[in-house]
Amino acid sequence: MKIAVSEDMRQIDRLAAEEYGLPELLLMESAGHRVAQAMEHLMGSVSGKTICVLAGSGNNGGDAFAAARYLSNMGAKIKIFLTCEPAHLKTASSRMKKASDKMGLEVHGLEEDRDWNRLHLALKFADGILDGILGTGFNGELKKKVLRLIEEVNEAGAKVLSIDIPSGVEADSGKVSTVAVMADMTLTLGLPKVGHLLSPGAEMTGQLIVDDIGIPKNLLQSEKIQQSLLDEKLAQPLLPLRGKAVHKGDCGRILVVAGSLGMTGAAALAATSALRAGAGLVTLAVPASVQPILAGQLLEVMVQPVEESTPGMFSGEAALNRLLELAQSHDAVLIGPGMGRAMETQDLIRMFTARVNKPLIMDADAIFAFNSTPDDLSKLPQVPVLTPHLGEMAGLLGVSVPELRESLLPIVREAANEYQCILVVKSECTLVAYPDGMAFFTSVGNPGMATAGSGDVLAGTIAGLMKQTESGLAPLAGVYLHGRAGDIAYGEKGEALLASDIRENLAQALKELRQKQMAGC
Ligand SMILES: NC(=O)C1=CN([C@@H]2O[C@H](COP(=O)(O)OP(=O)(O)OC[C@H]3O[C@@H](n4cnc5c(N)ncnc54)[C@H](O)[C@@H]3O)[C@@H](O)[C@H]2O)[C@@H](O)CC1
Ligand SMILES: [K+]
Repeated sequence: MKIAVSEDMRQIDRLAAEEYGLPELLLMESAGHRVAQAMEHLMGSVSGKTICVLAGSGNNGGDAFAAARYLSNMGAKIKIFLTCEPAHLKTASSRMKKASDKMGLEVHGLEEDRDWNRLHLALKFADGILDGILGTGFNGELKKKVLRLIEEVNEAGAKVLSIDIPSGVEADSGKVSTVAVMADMTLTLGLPKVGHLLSPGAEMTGQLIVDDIGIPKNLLQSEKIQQSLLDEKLAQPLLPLRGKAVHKGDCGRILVVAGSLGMTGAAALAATSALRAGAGLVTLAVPASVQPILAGQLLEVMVQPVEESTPGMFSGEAALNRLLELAQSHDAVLIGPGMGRAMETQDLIRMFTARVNKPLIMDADAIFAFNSTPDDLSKLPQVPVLTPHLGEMAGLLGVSVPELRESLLPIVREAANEYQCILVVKSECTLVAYPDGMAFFTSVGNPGMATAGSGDVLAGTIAGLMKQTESGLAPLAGVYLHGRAGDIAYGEKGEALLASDIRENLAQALKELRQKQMAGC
């Protein structure tokens, strides 16, 4: 399923009218009908119940007027509050208001103290609240009146259904400048919006229901919409089925360059996750002095010692030459987990990545190596996959985490294009962005995955898939499998899950995906 930004929705609206003869009034009517049905679903039954309908000046308010008409027909008692002068309503919304006026539905303004007192009482005794204050047309700082209205809604105890997006949440970013409606349910029109997936918008959304409201599917699936949901349906075809005569070389020989004294766990997790993701053979290259620690605990991984000029860390020219030589006999390379940030190690990472001509995944300390020179990423001989968390991404770009969060999608998209890399940005909703502008938001994962080593498992998972599918698709397949494995682990262990629980459930996640592939669903 595609995910929209507000500009996508404006284009859909325009094309629905121009190419399909579906003017906004018609879609608004359909939206109103579906919203009323969703309200019935949320409240059990609306008959005899009092519903406060809050309408803004834009088309979101028009949807609310249309829904009010349906809800009234269904037997609900309706009280409408409008944030603007009726004369300032947009054309379609004004027509919806006229129909509701003709039905005799109560409409109040929010101008004077007595209006606010009336609202306060109405909200207090309401069984349900319908939020049609602001939709995808909102941005910037909330105007005072709307801010006060949203605060009143959040203080009332009734169930809240938001139309399209909780009012106060920016559709393109999930940003909330001051306050936003805390919805129990959001019925979104046409497509989910980026703001439903990213925090804090994601927390305001409640249960998300997507309704196409009759918008033609060609418009909803248009290639011009550059964001998609990375769900099971999208993930399934990414991993071709294995033939019976497959041998381990076909499944990928993966080199993992990771670890240093005191950080051997990251190396072990990354290497074993690559195997769990189905790689045929994994070599873990580590500084020579830590090799015995890892070789003793990893049965299936070949642990290769690399010469070190400083004990316990990747350093020196001999190490560089050894790593380049090892890379020759492998299909893909993962570099970074647990390598540390010592100057010599960072120099080595930059020299190695500039010379290794294999599909490359860069994680953790390997990303840090490019912090002051991100432009150099575009000069690498490959299109590398980078797997930063928000802090690492902000560090790479020289911005703060709040600045990055505020415009996550455009910033990450631009960086993927400018630095010619595939960015897998880990957050509450992992984002994968490609140099051509395509972006994917994962549909799986949970708060328990915010645990040490989870990132090492993801980097290893993607590495393990590099030969099993096209290397450009491995980040998508890896993010999906990692999230799904995390969800299985969460089901068993809850929030106390460990990174190794995610790794162990990769097998189950992969098995599920394969079974569904074979069943052809
Ligand atoms: N295909 C579509 O995209 C459809 C969209 N529809 C509805 O149309 C909505 C979008 O309509 P609009 O573009 O009219 O936008 P909105 O309904 O979100 O309202 C925009 C209005 O809100 C006010 N506003 C903007 N920023 C504000 C701020 N910071 N503080 C206070 N007020 C502010 C302005 O007066 C502006 O005119 C969607 O969310 C959806 O509910 C539906 O009617 C059906 C089809
Ligand atoms: K809304």
